[in-house]
Amino acid sequence: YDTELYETKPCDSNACFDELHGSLGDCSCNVDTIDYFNNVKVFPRLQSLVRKDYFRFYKVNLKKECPFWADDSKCAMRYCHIKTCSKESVPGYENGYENDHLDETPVTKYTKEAQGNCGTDADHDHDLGYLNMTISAASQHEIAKWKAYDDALENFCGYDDKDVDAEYVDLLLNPERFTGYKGPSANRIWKSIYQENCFRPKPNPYSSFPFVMTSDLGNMCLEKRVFYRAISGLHTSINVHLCSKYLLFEKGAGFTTDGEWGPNLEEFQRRFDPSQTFGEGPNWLKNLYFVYLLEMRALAKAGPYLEKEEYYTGNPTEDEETRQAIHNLLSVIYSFPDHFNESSMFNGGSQAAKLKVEFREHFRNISRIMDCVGCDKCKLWGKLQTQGLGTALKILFSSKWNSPEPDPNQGKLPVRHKSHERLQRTEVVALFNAFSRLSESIRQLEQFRVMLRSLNEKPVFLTCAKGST
Ligand SMILES: Cc1cc2nc3c(=O)[nH]c(=O)nc-3n(C[C@H](O)[C@H](O)[C@H](O)COP(=O)(O)OP(=O)(O)OC[C@H]3O[C@@H](n4cnc5c(N)ncnc54)[C@H](O)[C@@H]3O)c2cc1C
Repeated sequence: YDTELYETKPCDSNACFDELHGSLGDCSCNVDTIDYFNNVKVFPRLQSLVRKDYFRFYKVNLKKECPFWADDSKCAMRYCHIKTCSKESVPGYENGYENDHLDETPVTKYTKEAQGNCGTDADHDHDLGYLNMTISAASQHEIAKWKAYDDALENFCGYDDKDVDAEYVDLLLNPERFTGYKGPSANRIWKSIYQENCFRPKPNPYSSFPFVMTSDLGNMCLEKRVFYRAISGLHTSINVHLCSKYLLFEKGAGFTTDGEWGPNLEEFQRRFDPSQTFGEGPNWLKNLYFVYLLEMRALAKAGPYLEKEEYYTGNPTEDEETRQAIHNLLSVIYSFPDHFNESSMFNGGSQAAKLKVEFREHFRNISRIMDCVGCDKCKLWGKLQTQGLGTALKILFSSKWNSPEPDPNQGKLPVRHKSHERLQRTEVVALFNAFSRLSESIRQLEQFRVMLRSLNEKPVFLTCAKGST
């Protein structure tokens, strides 16, 4: 570690982690159980799984225009080579859109006026946000075969025409890490995402906007809390990754050509220490564990189905290895003793059914907001992680994925469940990669814990060293 960096900053407590123990809330699970289970059992398996070709190449449309702030798109997309919005490209979701607490229409609520200043040049770093779209000739050849294979299946299921602009991106060439995307531009995205969480506590729904004070979460029903905590957990994960893979030294400043990347404890503390986050930092970290539990439960529920997937890449040896790795990971996930229990949600007749529709609509809007992210690499991972979370929520809450029988097998769906749809390749890839991002974030917390511990011991060591004769 760069010791200089830490010695100059006041960094004298374990406050980020002191409260990160015990019950998670809204489930029977606790933080310490997940820490052990993830770091020892899940993380290593996922790490090797997502390096497999099936999971490494993600098909995504990064060219979709931002549907929300067309009037100042140049400002929001300063460094994004995307044309300005055409009217036709704005999804016509106005019909039937409901919002409990806001009078604004979806179009006006994201305007510049509604949200303050947009970003400046300093909000983006062109180099750091650069997305490497390189795919080797050999991979291109293989991927052409996947398309033919998927098209045949998707024709059967109904192909999503909106994806005609989608391209494969090599995720290993574009690791999620610090990009320098910040300031009003990035804040506006988060603000808009939390605005979609229009399920806000009463009274004073916006007193701590964009976040909800944990003390107010109890004033919201379980479903609304789950929605908020899932988004907050995703936000935590993204920010933990940028702290953990931070640009410590610019390229050219040292001995490497790519710059020096590593954990930045000071940045981590700024984002999660209770003294700098109105006491909320540790709760935001807990939300990371919470969203991890949600996605893990979705994997367990859809496990029998996922075990039957082909994981087709055209290479029989690789495909068999992938199926084995999936089988192995899922058997570990099945063994988790405290899975999230989604059956306690949306049980309340017509009100609950209405809430479920709202839940889905608001989540869809969040995935649309991702098209407004002003840094390509952030957009890639933002889209992947929202698609992964959306797929998990679909598995957990869509009636098409509910077993008609009451839970005979720990809530796992039967392999040949009649009603559920087939998941598309991008959904499966996003689901496992999104879970892998959360898993890695939890693993990275361990690294910050160790750094803080050794830092707390350091002054004693330094005093002795300096004072000794
Ligand atoms: C979709 C997306 C992807 C991104 N990907 C990257 C990336 O890959 N690399 C990179 O370097 N940057 C990325 N960013 C930017 C990054 O997330 C921050 O927005 C940026 O670093 C500025 O941080 P900030 O301190 O202003 O607070 P932000 O993270 O922008 O948060 C805004 C406000 O939200 C509240 N808040 C913070 N965390 C939480 C939480 N967990 N739960 C609830 N409320 C919270 C706080 O009040 C905070 O002031 C991404 C942003 C978005 C929107």
